[in-house]
Order: sequence, then C-alpha cells, then structure tokens
Amino acid sequence: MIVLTADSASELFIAACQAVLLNGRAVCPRDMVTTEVVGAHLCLTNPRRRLVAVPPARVINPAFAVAEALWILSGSDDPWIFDFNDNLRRYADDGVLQGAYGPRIRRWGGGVDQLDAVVRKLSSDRDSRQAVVQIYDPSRDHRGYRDVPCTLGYRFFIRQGRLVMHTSMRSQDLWLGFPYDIFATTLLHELMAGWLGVEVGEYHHHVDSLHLYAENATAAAECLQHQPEVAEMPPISVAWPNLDAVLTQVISGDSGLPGGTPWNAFGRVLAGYRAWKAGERDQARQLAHDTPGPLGTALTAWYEHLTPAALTTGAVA
Ligand SMILES: O=c1ccn([C@H]2C[C@H](O)[C@@H](COP(=O)(O)O)O2)c(=O)[nH]1
Repeated sequence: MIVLTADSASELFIAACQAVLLNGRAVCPRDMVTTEVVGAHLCLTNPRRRLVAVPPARVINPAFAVAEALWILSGSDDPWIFDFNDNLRRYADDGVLQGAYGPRIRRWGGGVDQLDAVVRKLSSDRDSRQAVVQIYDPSRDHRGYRDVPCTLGYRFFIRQGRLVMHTSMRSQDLWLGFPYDIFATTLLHELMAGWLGVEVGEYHHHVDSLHLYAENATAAAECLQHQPEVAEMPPISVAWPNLDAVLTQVISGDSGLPGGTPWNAFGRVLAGYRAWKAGERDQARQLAHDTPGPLGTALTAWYEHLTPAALTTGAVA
C-alpha cells in the first residue's frame, strides 16, 4: 500500500512513478508484463493543477485530455473520441467502447443522470454520505467486451465548506492512463463544486492495481530526473442547467463561446488538434500559440514533442 500527497498532478505522477519503480512487483495480466503496486491512495491537494507535464520525459496530448473529459461529461459513447486518440479503436466492440463512462454517469440504466442526483442529494443534505456516482456495472462488465471500465465510481463530500472527491479504480496504467484520468476527474470535481456553490477541496484517487507496462518503465525512471511543471488551470464553472448546451458548443466547434473563458480555450484546443489531424500544421501551431494559459503551452509542447511516426498517425497519447 502506498499513500502519496502532492499539490499538483505532475508531482503526484512523479512520486507515483518512483513508488511503483521501487516497490512494484512483476505481473502479466492479459500476457503483458507490468510492474505493479496493489493498493495506492494518491491525494491531490490542488485539483486545478491537473495537467501532468514533466518535459521532456512525459509530455501529454492536452487535446485528448480535454476531448476525453468533455466526451465523458456529455454522456457520450460516440466514436468521435477516436479522432483524438486512434489507440482507443482497438478496445471497441461493434465500433463502440462498451465501457464508456459517459452513458453510465449521465443515463445509468437508460435513465438516471447521476450528476443530477449528486447535485440534488448534496443540495438537500450538505453533510450527506450518499453522493455516489457508480460506473462499474456487473450486468454489462462480465460479458467479455474488450473495454471494461477501470474506474468503479466516484463519491463526493462537502466538508469544512469544500467539496472533497474520492475516485476508486480497479486498474490504472500510470503512464498512459493516469494523466488523462486525473484531468477528467478533477474537472468534474471542480464543476461539481461550482454546482454546489462551494470551493473545490482535496481530490483522492484510490487505485487497486497501479502499474507501469514494461515498455514505459525506462521513461518513468527518466521522469525522476526532471522538474515537473505545476501550472494551475484558471477556475472553470458553468451553471448546472447549462452544462449540456455548453458542452455541445465546445465539442461542435461553435465559435460563439465568450472569448477568454476556459470553455473558449477548450474549444480552441479541440479545433487546433482537428486542424493538425487535417494536415494544417501552421494553423494548428498558431491556434495553440493563441490559446492562453497552461493548455496552450501544453499543446505547443505536444506538437514539438511528436515523433515523425506520430506526426502521421496522431496515435500517441
Ligand atoms: O481509464 C482508464 C482505462 C484503462 N486504463 C488502463 C489500465 C490497464 O492497464 C488497462 C485495462 O486493462 P485491464 O485492467 O482491463 O486488464 O487500461 C487506465 O489506466 N485508465
């Protein structure tokens, strides 16, 4: 069991790499060699420092981070997400990621919007312990699909005037998965705090199997030699009744979003990456350059970091 606390996702990521490299044991689920720690509690004290950046050892694709977070929040399992990460296609059955979190969060069993349920629960009983979002679904997840949710669920608590969030994962690929998962969950955390009218508090990430695949172990070790970047994202909010409309605007590339807002920055990052994939490299670099804050910096870093192979496929996350 490892317990780690940090003020930024980058520092938490480095500390977790160190802990897994030091304490991990070899296991081979699905015939793939990993180094694994069973039982990890990772606490992020500032969920706005959600971008993992340890250049040049670990540079993430912020466009995929934004796209995946919005895809989940919007309740979607639509394959448009593959435009931002081709690797996901290989986990699809019948063209769809069967473990997609969005439909489970927003329409459990075809109907229950669990975000709405949490907003209602904590609005009516501020100290409640019943604000649960369930993702893992035994009625679907034993059918043998390739994609089985790694996240079991979320819980939310208002304590000392702040919203505390806990996530439980059965399985976490520290290298490829963690940077994107923490981005999505802490974005939900911050939005939920806004819906409840409280400050965002600590974020807790509980993982059963925290692992590194063998091919990423050297790069993970290299991260220990580099300084993390700890940029803080600007505060983001949207009124709960407007969430779906704003998400539709951002995802569809509607240019009507007010300039200077984080939602506008999200839209620019998505548009820039779409331009990149369409081969319009100069336009994409310009859009990244013109995107204010840590996201623009991260997207510029991503374009600079891409290898020639990834330049053609855009497949690397
Ligand atoms: O949100 C996700 C989804 C998947 N994975 C990783 C964890 C595992 O390495 C792999 C899924 O493999 P199984 O645990 O299902 O075998 O994908 C994550 O890290 N985060």
